[in-house]
Amino acid sequence: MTQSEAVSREAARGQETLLRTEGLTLRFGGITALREIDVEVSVAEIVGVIGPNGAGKTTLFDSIAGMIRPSEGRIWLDGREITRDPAHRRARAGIRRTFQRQQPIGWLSVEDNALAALEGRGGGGGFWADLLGLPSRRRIERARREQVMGALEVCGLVGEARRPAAELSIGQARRMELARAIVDRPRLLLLDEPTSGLEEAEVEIFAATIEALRAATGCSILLVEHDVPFVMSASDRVLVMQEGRVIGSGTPAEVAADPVVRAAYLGA
Ligand SMILES: Nc1ncnc2c1ncn2[C@@H]1O[C@H](COP(=O)(O)OP(=O)(O)OP(=O)(O)O)[C@@H](O)[C@H]1O
Repeated sequence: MTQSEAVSREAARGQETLLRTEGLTLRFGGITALREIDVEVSVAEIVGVIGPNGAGKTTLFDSIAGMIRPSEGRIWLDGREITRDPAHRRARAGIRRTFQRQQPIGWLSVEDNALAALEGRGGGGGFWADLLGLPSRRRIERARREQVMGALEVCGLVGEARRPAAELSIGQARRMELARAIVDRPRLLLLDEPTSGLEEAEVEIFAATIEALRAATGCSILLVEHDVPFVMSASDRVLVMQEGRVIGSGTPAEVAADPVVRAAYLGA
């Protein structure tokens, strides 16, 4: 990234809206999991979502990623309405999500695990190019390897590239999952409890990694987490959910001082 790109990204941050939801409501039979949720995420912004169990955080993610359709409300990505788009079309538009439970391919190297995440995009040149190892195929292969190494670099895993994924520590494995999610440069990344089960030192590394990711790519990040100190330190803005509603939002300092949030969630 050049300095002028970094400057313009900084200027865009907090101004240009990437994701917007309006009146998002979702019912599962008699349960209302989301109630009129209005969310905005700017370009290169990190937004944390916290709230007690059952607050609707995962349901919010699922409806943004397109896994479930909202009962009411609308969603826009970069000004284009995506409310009715299926998950694969939203993925193509640049939305990626990680899951609480991950499934790396243990016997493949870290590099190949990340490469496998790109496979769905096709090798280029089609079957015959693959079979004959045509120059076009080899060029594309090289470009993809470079893309993978870029993702591993952001995630601090270049030194582990050749190791089987099964040998990684839990913190490294979590960052490999992140590398798989960012390898084709998403615009909006939805991270579902990325630090659960990690030790404090690994949580700090993970926080530094997503900061590096945002700085290097301008990616926006929406983050669901139970680890409140991590969310408070990693996020530009925090949304607090309870019973399907957003009951508070603002900078981490504003949220921490909000009496409604303190009474409802932070236990103060
Ligand atoms: N597929 C479903 N069918 C019926 N009810 C559901 C379904 N998914 C979620 N719910 C309900 O919707 C509400 C919100 O659940 P959700 O999983 O989004 O909460 P959460 O904030 O992510 O909780 P947690 O922190 O425990 O993951 C809960 O009452 C839950 O029981």
